[in-house]
Amino acid sequence: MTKMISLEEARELVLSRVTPLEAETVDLLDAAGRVAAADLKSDIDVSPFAHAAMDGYAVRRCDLAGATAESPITLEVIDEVPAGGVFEGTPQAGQCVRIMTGAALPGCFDAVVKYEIVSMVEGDGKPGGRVAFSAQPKERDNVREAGEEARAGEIVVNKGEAITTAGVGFLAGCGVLRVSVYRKPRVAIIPIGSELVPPSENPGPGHIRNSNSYALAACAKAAGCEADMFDIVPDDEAALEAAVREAAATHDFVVTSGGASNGDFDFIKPVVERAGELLMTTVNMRPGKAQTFGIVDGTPVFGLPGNPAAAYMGFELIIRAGLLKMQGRTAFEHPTIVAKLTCDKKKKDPRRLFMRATLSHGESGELLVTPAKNQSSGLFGPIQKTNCMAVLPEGAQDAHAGDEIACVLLDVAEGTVI
Ligand SMILES: Nc1nc2c(c(=O)[nH]1)N[C@H]1C(S)=C(S)[C@@H](COP(=O)(O)OP(=O)(O)OC[C@H]3O[C@@H](n4cnc5c(N)ncnc54)[C@H](O)[C@@H]3O)O[C@H]1N2
Ligand code: MOO
Repeated sequence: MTKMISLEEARELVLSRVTPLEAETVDLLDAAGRVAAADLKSDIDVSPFAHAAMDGYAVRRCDLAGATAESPITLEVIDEVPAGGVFEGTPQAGQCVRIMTGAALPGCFDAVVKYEIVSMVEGDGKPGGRVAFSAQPKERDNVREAGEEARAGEIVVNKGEAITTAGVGFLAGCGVLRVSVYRKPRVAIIPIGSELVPPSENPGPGHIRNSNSYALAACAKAAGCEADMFDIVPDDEAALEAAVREAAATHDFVVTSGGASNGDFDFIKPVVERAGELLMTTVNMRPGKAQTFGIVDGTPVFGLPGNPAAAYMGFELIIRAGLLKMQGRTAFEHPTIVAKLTCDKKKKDPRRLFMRATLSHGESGELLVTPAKNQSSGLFGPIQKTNCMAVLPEGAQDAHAGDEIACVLLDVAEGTVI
């Protein structure tokens, strides 16, 4: 139960204990970033009709057979079709229609020739004039076909597909204005510690501001969830148990910070054990060794360590995967790239080390990574000022300038190909 497990095992454990939440229906504009909980179909062909892709002339190719620069063929312009208009006439041989981008291509024509390569022979190219063509266009040249993007009744977004901002436009064209998506998890954030005061207060002697709740609520929101920040709970076992039970009864996922280690006032482990099922206590990572996970009243409860960087890493590398799965997502691995370390790095602690670090390009374009000077797990600042987590694997071996090491990109969506 108290065995130290790997980060991968911890993530798998959390993933094994959560499932996608039920579906809800939202307005299309609120669907970006959500995962479709049902197949979504188009109600019409998109585009509904073949139309011009260029401003120019709708022609019948047979009228222009043999046209060359030396012996162009002249056609009579009999009408003009703007976007939104419909041409209902019947052209005779040797006639064409001036047409605008987006206008429906009358069925009698089979290509569009853009203005730029047409010469005026009589008039200004508008109806009543005559224009010359110096080549025969290809079949369906500059024509966007009906149903090119979707067919009426076709599934355009599959169940399980994440909807992007462009996807919102795609669905609008398909007439899908209400969308079935997986519900957002409601996450309770409980700060534990008798030393904590709300950030609105000036801390007195021995006190500090509760900054973890804000970072963790921001992480929960960035992971697509709703976050509720609970009041500060002092280091009191009964008070913590009451808060955890209340949160578990009213939320989909409970996150606490602090009181996760083995100090005299660290109570999250005994509380989870007594109130439910304790599944994990320690992960082989730094920062973030003391990570508690269990189930209370059917709800996942995750006890993060109090140290800010340790809490943040536990959330981003373990909890976030569970919250994404609850929203129907299937990619959980943060993208990683390899970069050259710019300095030597001593490593005494055998835990896998996540160094707050900055990626940059060297003079010849190679990727370099420079760890922040201060690697204390008690600080948020170095995370704000850097752009990746450079990883030194388990073991006590030092790293040296020039070594190629993996860098985890926490700000890039899981599943991104880089
Ligand atoms: N004897 C040992 N002591 C510690 C060990 C150990 O292995 N043996 N592990 C250290 C490591 S690593 C970590 S991480 C911490 C985890 O401790 P807790 O989860 O019990 O955290 P606390 O003691 O409650 O707090 C640690 C630190 O973080 C500050 N804190 C707590 N909550 C907040 C908050 N909401 N906002 C900002 N800062 C917070 C707290 O004041 C402490 O300074 O244990 C080590 N000790
Ligand atoms: O679990 Mo701790 O983060 O190494 O300070």
